[in-house]
Amino acid sequence: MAIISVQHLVKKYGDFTAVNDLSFEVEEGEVFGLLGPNGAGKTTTLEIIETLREKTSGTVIVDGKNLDTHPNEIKKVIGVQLQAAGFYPNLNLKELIELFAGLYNVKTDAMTLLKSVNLEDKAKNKFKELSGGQKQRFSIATTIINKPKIIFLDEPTTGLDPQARRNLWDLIRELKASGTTVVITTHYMDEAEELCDRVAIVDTGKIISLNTPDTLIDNLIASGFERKKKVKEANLEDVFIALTGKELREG
Ligand SMILES: Nc1ncnc2c1ncn2[C@@H]1O[C@H](COP(=O)(O)OP(=O)(O)OP(=O)(O)O)[C@@H](O)[C@H]1O
Repeated sequence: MAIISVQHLVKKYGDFTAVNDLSFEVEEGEVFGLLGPNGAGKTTTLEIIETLREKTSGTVIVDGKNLDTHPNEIKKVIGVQLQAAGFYPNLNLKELIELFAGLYNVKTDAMTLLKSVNLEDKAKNKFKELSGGQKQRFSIATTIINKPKIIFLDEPTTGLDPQARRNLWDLIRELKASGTTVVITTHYMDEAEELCDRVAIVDTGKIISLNTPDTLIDNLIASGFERKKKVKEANLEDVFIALTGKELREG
């Protein structure tokens, strides 16, 4: 069953059309990827679904609720990554989680939540004292405070080292295993291949292809595509991980 349905979505900024008649559905429980070059319209699309940006036209239904008539109902079932600016500088991680839980009006065990993102040792630290990977993990923790049905992750692993990236992949897989639907944008194709059940490839505000990563690759090969260079059984990232291990470095 589709938990998100986007039909004929259009977003114009003045004369410029950033999202151009976009339609897609996200199935309940899947990890759905929006892939595309810079400026393709991914963040704009996500933020419209998240009720954070006005659309120009089109229909968006989330968990059976229409964005035009029930935006507040939609807010209750989604988890959105907060920007660093939302993290009060004088509070530590545990206090921040308790604050957000209070704002959502839900009860949460802050330490259990911090443990689920490997940050229990940093409970007394401030957000600004965290490394890049830790900041990303904390920001994902804030998206799950209200136990949402759907979480939206906009480029969650940008700027992370391979260890921290893999650690975040595990976290996203755990969220999926617990039944959460995940919508993710990324510029890393290996990440999309690894995590996403289906991906939509977006270019200049339009979806140019939508399918499972496997099917997209098979279709390309069936069209006669051949790599210029034979691919080796491992890549440089495998070398890096084999040499430096899987342990997180930012302890
Ligand atoms: N507030 C705004 N006013 C005017 N134009 C905007 C605004 N926000 C985004 N745009 C434009 O809309 C287009 C789509 O932007 P968007 O941020 O959605 O792209 P994106 O696919 O998320 O890109 P990236 O991969 O670089 O994050 C871009 O050309 C951008 O310059």
